[in-house]
Amino acid sequence: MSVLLSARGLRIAFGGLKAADGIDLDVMEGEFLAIIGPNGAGKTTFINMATGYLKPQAGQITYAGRNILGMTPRQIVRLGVARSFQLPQLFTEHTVLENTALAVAAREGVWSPFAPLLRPRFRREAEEVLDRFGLLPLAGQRADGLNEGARKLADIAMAVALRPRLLLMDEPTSGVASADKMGVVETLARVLRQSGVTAVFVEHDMDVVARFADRVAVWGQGRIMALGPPEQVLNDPDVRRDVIGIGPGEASHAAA
Ligand SMILES: Nc1ncnc2c1ncn2[C@@H]1O[C@H](COP(=O)(O)OP(=O)(O)OP(=O)(O)O)[C@@H](O)[C@H]1O
Repeated sequence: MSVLLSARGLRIAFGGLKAADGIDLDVMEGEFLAIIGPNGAGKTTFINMATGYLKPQAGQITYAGRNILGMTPRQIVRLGVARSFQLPQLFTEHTVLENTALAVAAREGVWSPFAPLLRPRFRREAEEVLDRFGLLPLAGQRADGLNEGARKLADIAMAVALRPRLLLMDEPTSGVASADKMGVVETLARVLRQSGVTAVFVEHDMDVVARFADRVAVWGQGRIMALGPPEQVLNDPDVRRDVIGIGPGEASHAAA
């Protein structure tokens, strides 16, 4: 496996708060890498730096061997890096199909809010993407009428419509009813694996992490405290005590 995204010595502070204090991390092509850690540890900040929304005060980020520091979010998307947000960024008054068609059109360099809906080819491709996510029955629904699980999937479907090679997802299951969580993640994992997309996801649900991550990176105070396969990291006594909030020997949701 080759390195797809590589961060070296990333630093950023907000006032006295060090959100990244020397982050070194390689994301390998084809893997699903989970980022876990306490609130405010700097997980979203890492995604923001890797996608051009924030510029680190020091360090390097390369994608497919190319320096992407200083590039705009749109330039980075064009290289094949997409993201989804903790709060889905859908156009709430548009239908699911219209939202997805807008993403297809944006990939083709068409940014008008109306043109995508007039072009059958954008519409057809949007339907095909929604079908892969099992969202075709909801294609005609307005985005603000969706439940949280469907809203998250629709948001990720928009990101996939950009045909990324790397997708960074900020808490893909937050706000999703616990009964729906595994279904949502199973769907998105299936689509991403079928499309050969490498994925990085910030996640607080350890059952989801244990089931879907190939590797887990543990963030703590702007640094990576642990990195490895879930069965190793989620059973590490320090990680269990400091991040998962349970001591060794207690009943847990960590990987067996
Ligand atoms: N643009 C910004 N300006 C000022 N402070 C910021 C900014 N972005 C992040 N922070 C602060 O940096 C710290 C790390 O934030 P970040 O959102 O990366 O944490 P996180 O690990 O994703 O947390 P959570 O799990 O709660 O989402 C927080 O204290 C946050 O308030």
